[in-house]
Amino acid sequence: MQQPDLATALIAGDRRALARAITLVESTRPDHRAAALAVLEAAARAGRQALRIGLSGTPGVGKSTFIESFGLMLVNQGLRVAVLAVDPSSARSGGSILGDKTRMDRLSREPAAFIRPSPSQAHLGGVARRTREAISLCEAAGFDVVLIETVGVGQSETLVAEMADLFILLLAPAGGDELQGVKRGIMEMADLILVNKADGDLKPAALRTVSDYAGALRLLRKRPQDPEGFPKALPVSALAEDGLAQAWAEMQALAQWRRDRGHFAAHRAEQARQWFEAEVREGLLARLTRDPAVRARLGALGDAVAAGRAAPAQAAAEMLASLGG
Ligand SMILES: Nc1nc2c(ncn2[C@@H]2O[C@H](COP(=O)(O)OP(=O)(O)OP(=O)(O)O)[C@@H](O)[C@H]2O)c(=O)[nH]1
Repeated sequence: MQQPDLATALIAGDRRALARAITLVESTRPDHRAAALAVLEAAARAGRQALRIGLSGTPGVGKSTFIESFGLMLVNQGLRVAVLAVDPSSARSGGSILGDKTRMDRLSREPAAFIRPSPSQAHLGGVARRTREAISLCEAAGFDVVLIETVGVGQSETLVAEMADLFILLLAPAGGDELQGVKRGIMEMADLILVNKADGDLKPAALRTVSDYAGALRLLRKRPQDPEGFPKALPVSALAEDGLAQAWAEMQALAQWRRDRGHFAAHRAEQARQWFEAEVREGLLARLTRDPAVRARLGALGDAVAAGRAAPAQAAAEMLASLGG
């Protein structure tokens, strides 16, 4: 398919075209890059917007189950739902977490849903670029909600939170009364904490966990982009499909509040600026390291630093000076 046709099919909502366009933006081949930029440009011209929801949760909390139940609920409401995974570690395990097993089986069979595994790229920068681009392709393809999920290792949570309009933290019921080692920084990023598995025997523990987190969230400074009462903690059961409608109502209420006050658009504008700056930074670095002499010098200075023969700051200054900076 030629690029103009690919873009047209994508904007018409064709899921296969969307999958191909994402493959194109994931490619590192220079000729693919030019084609990818043309498709991204056409996608941006479509001027469509989805609600971008970042979702993080450690393995075992029930992310797949949640996304499936939540996604199906949205699909049943007539919405189109795309799911993108961000898993910077997938390169290490030799493939994507989503690829190895059948996850979200029911959701993946829905014509109004689109599920895309994480690309196997080792570094976070590559995953970040691809995910930003995939989000805008999903929007151009007319998806109403884009769920961006991450296992929350390393910096991937921050990365996802930075790309999303709303950031949701999915937790499991705690055994004791301790907060489950959730870092303060992560809690500060969350708009909604959902404690999953609030069903059967686990329900009392889940409700306790919710109130622990509700208490902890109240201690955080109120953010200007939040109405009274946010961020919130709520119980859900992905398995019993319980509490999902309420969680969705909260997400919509929060998004609407931010839209009405200009926070939503301001946040998107800031994200667009950061995206641009990240592209320039990465492009500059890539251009530099294409030069074999520069690469060699970078390697040599890196070795000197690693061996303790040079101080990092001094070596960096020397490197920049050699570039005329
Ligand atoms: N009781 C109960 N169990 C659940 C619920 N949601 C998920 N589980 C179970 O928790 C386990 C992990 O669920 P997954 O959905 O695979 O969760 P995950 O490990 O976060 O998923 P991935 O990292 O996406 O593979 C499974 O045995 C699920 O059946 C729930 O709402 N209630």
